[in-house]
Amino acid sequence: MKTVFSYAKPYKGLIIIALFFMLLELTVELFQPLVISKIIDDGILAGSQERIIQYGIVLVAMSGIAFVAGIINSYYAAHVSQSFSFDLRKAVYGRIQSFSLATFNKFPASGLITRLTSDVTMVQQVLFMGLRIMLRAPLLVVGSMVMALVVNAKLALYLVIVFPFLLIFLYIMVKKGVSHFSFVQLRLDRLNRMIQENLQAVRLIKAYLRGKYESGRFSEVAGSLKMDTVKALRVMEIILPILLLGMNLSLLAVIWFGASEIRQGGAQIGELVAIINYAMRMTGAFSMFSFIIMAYARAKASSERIEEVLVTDDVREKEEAGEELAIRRGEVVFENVSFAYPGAESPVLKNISFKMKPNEKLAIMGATGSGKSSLLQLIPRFYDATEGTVYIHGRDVKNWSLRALRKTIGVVPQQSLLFTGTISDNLSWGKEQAKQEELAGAAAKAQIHGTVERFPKGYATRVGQKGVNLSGGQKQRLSIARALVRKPSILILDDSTSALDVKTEAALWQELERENATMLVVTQKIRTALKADRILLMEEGRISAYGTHQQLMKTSELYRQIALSQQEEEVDEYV
Ligand SMILES: Nc1ncnc2c1ncn2[C@@H]1O[C@H](COP(=O)(O)OP(=O)(O)OP(=O)(O)O)[C@@H](O)[C@H]1O
Repeated sequence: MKTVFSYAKPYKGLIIIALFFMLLELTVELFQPLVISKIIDDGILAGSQERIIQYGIVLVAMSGIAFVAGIINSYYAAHVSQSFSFDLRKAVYGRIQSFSLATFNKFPASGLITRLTSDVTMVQQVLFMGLRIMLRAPLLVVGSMVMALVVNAKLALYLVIVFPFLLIFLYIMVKKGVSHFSFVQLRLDRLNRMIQENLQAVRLIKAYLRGKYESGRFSEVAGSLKMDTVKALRVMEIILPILLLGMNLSLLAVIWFGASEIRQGGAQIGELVAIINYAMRMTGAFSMFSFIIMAYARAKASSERIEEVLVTDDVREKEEAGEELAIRRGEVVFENVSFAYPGAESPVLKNISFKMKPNEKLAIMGATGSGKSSLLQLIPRFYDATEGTVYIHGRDVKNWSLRALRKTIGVVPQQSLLFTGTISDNLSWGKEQAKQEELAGAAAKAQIHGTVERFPKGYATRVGQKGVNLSGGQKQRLSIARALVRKPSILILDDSTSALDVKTEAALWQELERENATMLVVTQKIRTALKADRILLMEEGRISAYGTHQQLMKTSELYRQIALSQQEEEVDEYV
């Protein structure tokens, strides 16, 4: 919990103010029974009207002070806890953004969402309670006990006796609570993961008529969350009755022995009333304990999960400022590169070597799963090669700061991802200060400008979640335009033109050929590969062939087969 609560440090001053007013409220509250006992003993029983009025005024003034102190304490507790949760959430989010893909893969997205939302809220609530009642409750118990001892030590002893037993009981319950609630948060992760998956696959679920099946699965996962939460709450539910039983038994003892003490002259009625009053306050504070323990147990489990993200051992990105002056030459060189995904046993890339000059266009072909996307991921350093070296702009890729490196690279992934917002927002996503003409220019190159202009709202058209209101081909072209806006010196297209018709693709290629950028293009089509300077054919993680179309037709049996099969397909299309 230490790392998490270190985010409360900037609010030390405000925390002290909140605690001061909490202590003030508490002190006043502790003296109230004493004043009441004085009203009874020195006022009512002694028949002094004057004393009754004097102590009455003191009592009213004390209530006023407690009221104001309580409000000020609440104000600061709310302010501090909200600011703390804002900072913590920002820190966790920032940390997630800096994760390498390898670390990112270790945490399921749903788990990260739960950490950012419900886990942070849980910790924030506990800080609020900490400043409001968490400290106050134990202090009220201890303070009431001390005051009871001051009023009449003999009678107060009956309250003190139960104390150690209740403490041991509370300790055991906290331990149990923490382990139960960690489990509940895991269940919540699972539920979030499922909801996320289902919402993403909503079309598929409808097409395959799996709605009922998925609802059943949802009920099962939500049901196990309910069962585990009930189990955890059941542990917590026995705390209050047991605490109250202990306190009420000792209260009974106080009244029983108090009555005989009064008869024998060892105590006054007012003293007994005061001690009963303190006992009631202790009981009230104890009843808060079950609530506090539950919140603490949940917050402890939550803070451990948040800390997992904050302290994850990950390669920190180099962000040194000098690297901004990166030379954008555009060379891409792979030298004996092998790569295995973290945790995987066998490499998916084996001994890859090739050299690309600035502005060269390379088509990468190969069967599905042959390692094309994996190879491309090493260029912007989404992953690092396990063996060998990747050189970009003439320097080992590991020696560039990620920021400088990625600024020079445009990536269009296999799945075109757009964000909610306007088309302009999406296009300027990689270069916020881009002017409208730049956006339109890039869109024109990507063969989408005309389409956008025909939308009633043009570039101000809103894109639905993940681009639901756009066709597959439109999304692909917008993703390409987004990459072009950045004027990258290296452009990576991972099968990003698959949804385009022949004419549009040809026009796009004409534009891309003119681009001042080194290009790596994954494609399945010989027609597209023919436009490149060279072709790299992958087979099971190795380079099977590398050269121009003419060279490959002569040297690679596999390439010849692909070329022939596609020629036949094209002829078939027109028969
Ligand atoms: N994140 C990952 N973790 C572990 N293994 C992975 C991961 N991504 C891909 N792989 C594995 O790496 C191998 C190569 O995958 P890759 O995506 O590079 O192939 P590809 O040639 O691009 O395929 P496709 O044409 O289908 O996109 C596959 O066997 C795949 O199972």
